Amino acid sequence: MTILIQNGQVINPATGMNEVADVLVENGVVSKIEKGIKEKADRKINAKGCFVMPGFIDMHVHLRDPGFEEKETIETGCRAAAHGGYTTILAMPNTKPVVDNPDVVNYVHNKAKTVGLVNVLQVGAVTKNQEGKELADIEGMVKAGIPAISEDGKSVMNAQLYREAMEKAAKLGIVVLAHCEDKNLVNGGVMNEDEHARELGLKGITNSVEDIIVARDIMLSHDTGAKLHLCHCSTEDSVMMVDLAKQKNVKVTAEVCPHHFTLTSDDIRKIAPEMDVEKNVIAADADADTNFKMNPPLRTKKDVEALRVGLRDNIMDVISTDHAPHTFADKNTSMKNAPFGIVGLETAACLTYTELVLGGYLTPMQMAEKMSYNPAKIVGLDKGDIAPGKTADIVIFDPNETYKIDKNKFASKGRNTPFDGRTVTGKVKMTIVGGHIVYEE
Ligand SMILES: NC(=O)N[C@@H](CC(=O)O)C(=O)O
Ligand SMILES: [Zn+2]
Repeated sequence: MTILIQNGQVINPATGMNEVADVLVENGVVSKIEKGIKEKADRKINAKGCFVMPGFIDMHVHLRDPGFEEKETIETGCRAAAHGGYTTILAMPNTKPVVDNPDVVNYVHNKAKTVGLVNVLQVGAVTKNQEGKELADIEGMVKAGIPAISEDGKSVMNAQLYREAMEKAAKLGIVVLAHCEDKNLVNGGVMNEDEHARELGLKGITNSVEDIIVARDIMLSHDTGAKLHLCHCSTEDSVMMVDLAKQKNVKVTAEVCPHHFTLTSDDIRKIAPEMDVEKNVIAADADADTNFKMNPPLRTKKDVEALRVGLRDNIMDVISTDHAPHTFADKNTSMKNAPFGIVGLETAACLTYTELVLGGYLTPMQMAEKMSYNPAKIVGLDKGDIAPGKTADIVIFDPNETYKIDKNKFASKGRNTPFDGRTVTGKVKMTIVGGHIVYEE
């Protein structure tokens, strides 16, 4: 099948291209980018006024399969990804069983191939069963195709063990995706430690819960030479430390999630409106809207501004979603008892465009860098580039459309978003993976 995408604004960081042109896709590959391509095609797409960018790459997704298929499956997660403009996603290993050996890696990769929507790359756990005691079969999982290891959901609190994992990662040429959270310092906290937490009568999580492990992991990367990528950074001082580490040539990169650059802890509502109105089954112990509960928590205005400036100044490299679906039943309880996490695959592009591009922090080119080109470079993938000869993983994004986010339109099983009903600008119109249209509005 040949596809001709006409008159879109082609934005491709790898080549610096940013101009109106046609894109011809043949046999799964971009064969030509020029003005006024005359070739016949099976499908012609009018992309006038739209951005044509390399398909987004999400370095942080929880697909929940195996083990938590009531929250998400590989199929619904991949549909959500395609709907969000993603062509490649990295799946975190905190499933049941934990992805700590090649068999589970193969299970996910095979299932994702059968689903056949977006590219799924499984990430391997750092320790067996994520228990923090003994290293997982990292070599075996690398042979099975993992591009990275991560203990996401928690930190490996034993620094010596983590150092050994980093030495292995450095030797094997894979990246370490670090969830930074000092387990003991959390001390039962459920939201940011601030005035609003005191008003709600909820236990707080300090910035140092994150910052202490960010500092430690940077030191370990410095000592071992391992490639370290800091997941879901939420604090002002994380940005400062990434900046310092880069100045010292430590191999560190960092990501920010849309909720952390969009919302503050003050946005946490007393109660989710739909829990009253739609379902009329509000939990007896509900004390605040648990769709605002995620890890790390929403921080203060000062942190949000530091994250935005960090992205603008290219200290922060990546925008990832930390897509963390949970069921309504999981979330319909108190802040203390609800699990951490919100969905993100289907709201990341519009929030990035609205908050950061229209907000004056990022150019559209930087948006493409942080959502596609940089993730590809960090993970070491021959992706994130739509120059002629490259695989046709493409997103067509309309930056003109303004609408309200509607969680009922999500392809994900998860509806746990704090953004339902929020007005945003920018919509994914089409997602193409390897020359196949996997989502079309
Ligand atoms: N971010 C979250 O709040 N939750 C994630 C785990 C994680 O990414 O740390 C999850 O698996 O639910
Ligand atoms: Zn995490």
